[in-house]
Amino acid sequence: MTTVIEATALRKEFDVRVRVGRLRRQRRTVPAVDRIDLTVTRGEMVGYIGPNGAGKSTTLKMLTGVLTPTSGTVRVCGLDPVARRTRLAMRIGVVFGQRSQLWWDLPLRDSFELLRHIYRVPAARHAARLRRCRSLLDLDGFLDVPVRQLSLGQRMRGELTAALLHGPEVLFLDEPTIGLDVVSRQAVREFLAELGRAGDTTLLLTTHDLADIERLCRRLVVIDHGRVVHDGTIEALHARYGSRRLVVVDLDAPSVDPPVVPGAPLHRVESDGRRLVYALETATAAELVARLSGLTALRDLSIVEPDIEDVVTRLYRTPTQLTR
Ligand SMILES: Nc1ncnc2c1ncn2[C@@H]1O[C@H](COP(=O)(O)OP(=O)(O)OP(=O)(O)O)[C@@H](O)[C@H]1O
Repeated sequence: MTTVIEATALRKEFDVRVRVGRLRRQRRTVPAVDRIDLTVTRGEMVGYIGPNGAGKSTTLKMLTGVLTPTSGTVRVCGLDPVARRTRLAMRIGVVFGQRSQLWWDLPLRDSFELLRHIYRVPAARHAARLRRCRSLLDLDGFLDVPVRQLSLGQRMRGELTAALLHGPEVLFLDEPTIGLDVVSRQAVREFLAELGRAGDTTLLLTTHDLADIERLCRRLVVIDHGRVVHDGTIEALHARYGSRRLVVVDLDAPSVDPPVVPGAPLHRVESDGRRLVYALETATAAELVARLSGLTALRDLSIVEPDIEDVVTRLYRTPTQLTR
């Protein structure tokens, strides 16, 4: 298997000024990425997730040559991303949700044409790739609209196309579905899934939408405070951290003070207290229901199988306890 991304003890520090006392500010060095090891082979689809400020974007910036690492080594397609940034640009595609690679005042179609010249893509190959993106991402309705007039979802579909027209081996996507409506999000997901099925593009994807990950990635890398806290399949994540089934209980009357059930912590309260969701840890569903029905009138109940959101939320909240 060909290694496409290889990072060893990758670290990035930032100098920040922090407030001490009421008026004074002090310079402090904080590690945004703290000795990350990451190896990705050709064709892998990797979800790279973590809470706000975990270091995801900083990692992606180092992998794409935007930021110089403080220490450690990194190779993408065998190249040092900073030293060989231009050369690497021909082999990777990048979409950073906040930044655009399109020409704001030009119609989308013209941006694609300019990119063809910049990347020196043969006309026939460019046309074939564009045709595929047009159909899979449904671009035809807005190809002639200036980029600044596009909706976020339309622009993101344009960005993805722009990142793919030169046929990159690796795709780095930072929050590609953020803020998109259901239809656009679905189009982007379907498109990436199709890319994954073809098997020759490697994908590193950061997202806060775990449904993206479940749909697209077999492998999940979770970082927190700049460190990798999980690297493996989604199934391994469930197995390692103990997935919990949830019991959703609907009550006749709202509960102001939800009953405490040993072995089944209250997960959340919905519908102004009319719906309680408990997580089964050591208690069984039967025990939970027996206990609740002795305390309050139940209208309905259902059991929800473990979901990745629950595991990841707990992982973010207490990484050290969970990894112990
Ligand atoms: N240019 C910078 N100067 C100083 N600190 C920075 C800089 N860029 C990032 N940081 C800090 O580094 C840490 C990691 O930031 P990063 O943007 O990589 O996180 P993230 O995981 O992408 O977060 P989010 O999910 O919110 O986008 C944060 O504490 C952030 O404040």
